Amino acid sequence: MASPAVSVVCVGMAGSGKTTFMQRINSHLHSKKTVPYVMNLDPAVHSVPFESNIDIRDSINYKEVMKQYNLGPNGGILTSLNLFATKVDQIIALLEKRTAPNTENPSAKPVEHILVDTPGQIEVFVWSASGSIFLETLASSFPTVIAYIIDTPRASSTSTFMSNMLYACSILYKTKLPMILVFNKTDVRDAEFAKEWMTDFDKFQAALREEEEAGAFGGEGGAGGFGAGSGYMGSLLNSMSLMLEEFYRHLSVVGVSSMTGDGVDEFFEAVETKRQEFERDYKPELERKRKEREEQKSSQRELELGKLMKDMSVSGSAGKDRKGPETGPETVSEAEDEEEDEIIKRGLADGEDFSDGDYEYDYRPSAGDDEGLSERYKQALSGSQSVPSEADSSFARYLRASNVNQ
Ligand SMILES: Nc1nc2c(ncn2[C@@H]2O[C@H](COP(=O)(O)OP(=O)(O)OP(=O)(O)O)[C@@H](O)[C@H]2O)c(=O)[nH]1
Repeated sequence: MASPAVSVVCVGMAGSGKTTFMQRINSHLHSKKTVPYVMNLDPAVHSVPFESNIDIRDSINYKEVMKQYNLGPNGGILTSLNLFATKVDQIIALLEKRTAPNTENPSAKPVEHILVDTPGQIEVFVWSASGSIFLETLASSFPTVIAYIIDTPRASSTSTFMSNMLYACSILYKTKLPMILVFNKTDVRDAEFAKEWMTDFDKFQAALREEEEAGAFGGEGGAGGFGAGSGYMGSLLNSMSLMLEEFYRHLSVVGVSSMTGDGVDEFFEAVETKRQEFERDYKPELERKRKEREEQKSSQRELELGKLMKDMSVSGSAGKDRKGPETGPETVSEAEDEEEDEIIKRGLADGEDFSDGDYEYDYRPSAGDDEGLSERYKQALSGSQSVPSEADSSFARYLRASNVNQ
């Protein structure tokens, strides 16, 4: 069986070169005759220099959203993404169709890569509910890899480098998906220094010392404002560097120039490595979590059923207590039961018609019927929850079911 398509989600700070990188990998795949499926999730982008199969801007007018909801630029992007998230189910269905082998034309190559461009305001995508829904749903259908694009020339001082690494670490932590660090713009600055800093702690320390001695610590070219002798920052950076060692081990790192195309082959090798890693390590974890959630739901259901049966005094002893006129309430539910009896009595006194006393006895079976009733409730509860497991992760299915977007 052909391996499933892999989705590559490009995230990066504004100006890091995400869109240019997307354009480069898109044309690279076209030149290899493996045409990708391309999505643009940035509602605020002016123009996209490549053809997108799905573009958020086709269905959501970002400027209109800002106006209608009286929002600023970031709120507008967030709300646009939220509105778009309601369509994620249809998108996944479309992707599944496009990546499946074409039965009518078996010689046609199915799509092997799904490329996703995201807004430059990383937090709006990575830390929003809609971003999580999108990534989780995508990852439940396809191996999914995050490509974190870094502006290499702007990450060449120890402190900007470290800030970037911490940001990448937080994205990894939040998305829980395999990640490739793409050091972009290598035509301007080679990424070797970054690879060294990530693998050799002494080299990072030496660079730190050098910056401190030159009074350049804290910014590119010494413009950062922390002079030499800011010992606190130096030791903080040292400790963070040690702490990040474990994080570095889980990453693939490539240097790329989106301008010249240098390093793009290495990038796709890294994608393949991460795809395998996803299948091996991440997928079982995703499935374990989904199962855990289902089990939690089912035990919660049992608990609710127990409470329900108790409240209705179906169990033998509770039933007896309920009938005992002399016994005072010992629990809240018993007190509620008594209150309920009072209401029924009052209702009767007011002349309401509970014909033939059916009202009381319809839901209160004899001890022998307890099991049957319990079973019926169980069925009713499980019937209401019988959503297919894969739908569990799909918030969109829920949204569609509740017609939020209709
Ligand atoms: N020299 C060089 N410049 C690059 C490279 N990649 C991107 N750029 C330039 O960097 C600037 C930003 O690139 P974009 O692709 O628009 O960056 P972005 O991350 O999509 O930016 P937002 O849309 O604001 O999020 C542009 O001027 C690009 O021409 C590269 O590999 N080398």
